[in-house]
Parts: sequence; structure tokens; C-alpha cells
Amino acid sequence: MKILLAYSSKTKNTKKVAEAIYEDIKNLGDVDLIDIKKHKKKISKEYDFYILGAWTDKTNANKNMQHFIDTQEIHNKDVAIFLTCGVPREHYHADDSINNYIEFMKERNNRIHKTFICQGKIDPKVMIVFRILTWKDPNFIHKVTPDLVEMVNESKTHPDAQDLKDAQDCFSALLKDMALEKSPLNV
Ligand SMILES: Cc1cc2nc3c(=O)[nH]c(=O)nc-3n(C[C@H](O)[C@H](O)[C@H](O)COP(=O)(O)O)c2cc1C
Repeated sequence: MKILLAYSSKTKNTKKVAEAIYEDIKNLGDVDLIDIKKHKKKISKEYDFYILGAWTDKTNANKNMQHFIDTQEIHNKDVAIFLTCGVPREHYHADDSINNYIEFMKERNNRIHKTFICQGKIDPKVMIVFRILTWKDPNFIHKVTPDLVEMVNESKTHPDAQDLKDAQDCFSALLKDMALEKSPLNV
């Protein structure tokens, strides 16, 4: 099975998760790992399955990943998706983010076989920008509140070893199920 494992990463959290997944699944198929920044044009190779990882922005996959999905015409395909986000994975905002990404993929008639989300550290430089923007506009979407500051502190260690293992287990189990024809892909 030809698999495209593509990621969008600004500060390397999502890259780290994608590389961990790649190490675990590279022998389970013909897997290409790519950073979408380096692939602006349509990729000519056809894939049977897509694993698409993005960093979270505005409670969804970031715009570059959304643009990539449309440029590469990942429509009516079999896919799995993952996100890294600023909040702990149990937080309602993590659910909202992955649900918005699911919705985005479904609007393009994609069939989603698996989703995964974990926390990723928020770059301290981003917090400086967020503070300035909060000062300029008290209704700024990422307004710096004591809750946000606490979450940023909590995020510092992520993605950690457990996050990487969970991501590996999640996608290797999916591909093994597909090989055993247990997955809806083969039904
Ligand atoms: C401009 C900006 C906006 C962000 N917006 C969100 C958001 O809406 N929700 C969220 O959970 N995390 C948000 N984050 C945090 C990132 O999604 C998180 O730190 C992610 O792990 C970064 O991944 P990367 O290192 O692969 O770029 C934002 C980060 C930046 C820089």
C-alpha cells in the first residue's frame, strides 16, 4: 500500500510526531514522509492512503495544511489525521480542533479512518506576540489570560515520550488492521 505521511510544522512539534510515526510504520507499507513546505506543486505519485498531521491554529488544522489538501486534491480519499495543539488532549478545545479538522476533511468527501491529537509546546516567542496583540485588542482570539499562561507552562514538555508512543501505537495498529482487512478501507 502506498502511503503519504505529510506534516505541517512551524516549531517542530508536529514534525517530531510525524517522524516518530514514520519510524514505526515505514515497514508496514511504501511510506513517503514529507514536509508540506517543500511540496508546493501537485505531487504526481498516487497514494492509497494519506496520514496528514498539522499544528492547530484557530481550532483547526492550520491554513497551510488546508491549502495542501486542496492543492494535492486529497478529496474522496482514505485518510487518517492528527494534530498537535497547545492544550492538553483532554481539554474540550482539543476535541473542538480535531472535530473541525474532521469536518474539513468530510466536506471534501474523504473517509477518515483514524484521528490522533496531542499537546505540543507553545513557542515562547509566540507568547510575546500574543501579549502585544492582547494589549492592542482585548478581544484577541488568543487573549493572554492566567489560564492560557498555565497551559503554556504545562505544554513545555510536549510532545513527550508517551505522546510519541501513543501516536506510533495509534497508526501502526490502524495499518496492521488494514493489512488484515479489518479496516473499513477494505470492506
Ligand atoms: C499563531 C499560533 C496560533 C495557535 N493557535 C492555536 C489554537 O487555536 N489552538 C491550540 O490548541 N493551539 C494553538 N497554537 C499552538 C500550536 O498549535 C502548538 O504549539 C503546536 O504544537 C505547534 O506545532 P509545531 O511545533 O509543529 O508548529 C497556536 C500556535 C501559534 C504559533
